[in-house]
Amino acid sequence: MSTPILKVSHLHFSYGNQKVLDDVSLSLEEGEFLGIVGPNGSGKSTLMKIILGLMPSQQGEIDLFGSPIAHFKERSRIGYVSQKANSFNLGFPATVREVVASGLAGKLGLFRRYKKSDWQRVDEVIEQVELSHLANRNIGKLSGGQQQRAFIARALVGNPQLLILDEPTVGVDVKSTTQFYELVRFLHQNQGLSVIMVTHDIGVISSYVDRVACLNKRLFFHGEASEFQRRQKEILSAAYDYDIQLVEHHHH
Ligand SMILES: Nc1ncnc2c1ncn2[C@@H]1O[C@H](COP(=O)(O)OP(=O)(O)OP(=O)(O)O)[C@@H](O)[C@H]1O
Repeated sequence: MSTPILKVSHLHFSYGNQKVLDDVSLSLEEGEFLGIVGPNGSGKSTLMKIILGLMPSQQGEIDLFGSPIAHFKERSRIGYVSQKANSFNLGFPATVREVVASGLAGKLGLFRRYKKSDWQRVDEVIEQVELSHLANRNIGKLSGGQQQRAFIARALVGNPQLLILDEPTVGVDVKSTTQFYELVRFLHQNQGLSVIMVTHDIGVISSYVDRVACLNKRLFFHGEASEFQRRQKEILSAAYDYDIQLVEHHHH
């Protein structure tokens, strides 16, 4: 088997004395679509932030594209749409085109100017997410679903190999959510993009992803989507009851 794109081994993380990640190990193969589910506050965003290098890991190992995270410098190989993207400051006076172009800033460096080919790439991804007709509109004047597609375009503009989506469909209606999943599936299947998507849509997730990880501080499941679907009830009740057990322990 080839080197996984991401390998997390025995990761632990605490905020102060609150343990949020407990001995988490998982991997992502090239071209794989992984869905991460788990209750509120189960450490999903924390795990994503550590993988993205936005927060230092405390204990355990992370390899990205075969390099230890401390030595990994090619940030542009990873595209990220954060949970906060949909609470983006809607008063911010930027058009869809400008927001998408900002996704190239890291790759180009602060003082390099955009070339014609950069703007061509910007327009190409805008077309891919079907927002060409709104390219010059202020981002604040788009629907939630359209904004999500603009943020995915911003994440894609630098041609990443790995796309990380943290609850991309929160506050977006069912029709737009389905459209969003279809877009991610298209990128995954037709462009070979590796994807990690954190989501609360447990019901639909297993029909889109290859593998599922179920997290509540520790991993309760990491395996094929079909197996997750088959054992869903058992896995989820174990993961979602974990907090209750913890509370009871504290009580004694
Ligand atoms: N910066 C922080 N400082 C202290 N505690 C934090 C911080 N960020 C998150 N937490 C806490 O750590 C726990 C895990 O949070 P995290 O955001 O990783 O969970 P999550 O699974 O993404 O939750 P949700 O599904 O609600 O978004 C929560 O109890 C949260 O309150």
